[in-house]
Amino acid sequence: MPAARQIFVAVIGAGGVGKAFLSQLSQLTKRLSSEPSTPINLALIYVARSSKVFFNEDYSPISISSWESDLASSTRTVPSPTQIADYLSKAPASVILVDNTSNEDVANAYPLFLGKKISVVTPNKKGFSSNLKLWQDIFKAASNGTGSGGYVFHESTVGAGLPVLSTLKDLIETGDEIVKIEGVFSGTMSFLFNSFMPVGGGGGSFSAEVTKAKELGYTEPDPRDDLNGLDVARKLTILARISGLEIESPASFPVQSLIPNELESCKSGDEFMKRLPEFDGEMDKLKQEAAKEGKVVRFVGSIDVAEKDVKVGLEKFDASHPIAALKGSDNIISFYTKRYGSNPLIIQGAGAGGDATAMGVTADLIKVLRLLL
Ligand SMILES: NC(=O)C1=CN([C@@H]2O[C@H](COP(=O)(O)OP(=O)(O)OC[C@H]3O[C@@H](n4cnc5c(N)ncnc54)[C@H](OP(=O)(O)O)[C@@H]3O)[C@@H](O)[C@H]2O)C=CC1
Ligand SMILES: N[C@@H](CC=O)C(=O)O
Ligand code: NA
Repeated sequence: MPAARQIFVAVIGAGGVGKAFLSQLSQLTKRLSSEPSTPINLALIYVARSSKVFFNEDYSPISISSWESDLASSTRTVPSPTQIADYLSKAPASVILVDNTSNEDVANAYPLFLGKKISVVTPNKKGFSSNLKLWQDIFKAASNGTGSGGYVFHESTVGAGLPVLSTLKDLIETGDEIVKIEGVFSGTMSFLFNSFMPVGGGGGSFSAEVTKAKELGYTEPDPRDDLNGLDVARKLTILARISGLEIESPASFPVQSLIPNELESCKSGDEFMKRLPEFDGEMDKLKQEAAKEGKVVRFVGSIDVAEKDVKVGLEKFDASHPIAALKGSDNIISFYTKRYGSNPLIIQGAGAGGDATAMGVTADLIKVLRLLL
């Protein structure tokens, strides 16, 4: 039996996606330790939430079955991203950092982590959809970019675990030309409109569906980041950049917000959620207007690569349209390319939720393992 190869995993963020990831990591660790050809000793060495962190100075592993209680009872001060990078870079084995937060400071530090040979896998969109320089710095540092640092993968930043980014990269790397990408890119928006305005009529109040989407773990930590269209704009920024468009930021193209003007000034997500029912009447009006034309409304996005045109917002669809027929949190993403002609390559399925998102993160971790071995 060959000697086992040691790889360390550091996890920042243990909310809906983070917890599901840690559970998948536990399964993966067991499976890899008994691989006959190349056993891998995958060890969790760092776990953090926003105000709690647990790790051992000597890099001894954290038990995957007791991380939650270890973290809860820890009295350590939460280190800055620079301190985390310093700690991880001195580890006596390769480290994969899994960022399950939506934190901007952690994302801004990806070039630093990668430059120190720490690989990064993440569903956090901030690093890939904020200013263009951050995107460029990440791929200048990464070994799967033009650099020589760690590896970076972020499949779950678009379409949760659905193979959206890997498919787009495969199309491009095999010489296809991307003409247009369009569809439903938000699990939250899909769920909201599928349940508030189902084909055939009916549906609950809009604000009640927003509460449900939050409870189901589909929304961003602050649901206003979904309702203002920014989450979809971030995803389209990522897809457009991979397709070769130098999009400066998600504010570079038109994005329709569903936040009522009167609620723009809400100081917290909680205050916003409390006042949202006041505006259910406006959403009902939208539903009735569409119904008069025999249509439903859905929140969609598109990238016309040749025209360099990106847009995000509401559109009406006939009941027979595949976008109108989506269920639950499903995303649908159509790639129109030169090779596929007028029949696009279509990816469809759950676009949000802890398990579905963590699956993409765990699959990315496996990709890094293959590259490290
Ligand atoms: N939920 C989904 O369906 C999908 C989510 N994503 C992305 O996955 C990421 C996580 O989403 P989700 O799990 O739903 O969000 P949650 O709000 O459930 O979890 C976020 C976690 O990050 C922690 N956190 C925040 N800031 C920091 C920080 N500076 N240092 C350490 N930990 C921090 C929070 O700590 P605390 O527990 O203390 O609050 C929490 O544990 C987001 O970037 C989201 O956009 C992507 C695709 C789908
Ligand atoms: N809030 C997002 C989560 C996945 O990216 C969504 O609803 O799609
Ligand atoms: Na994906």
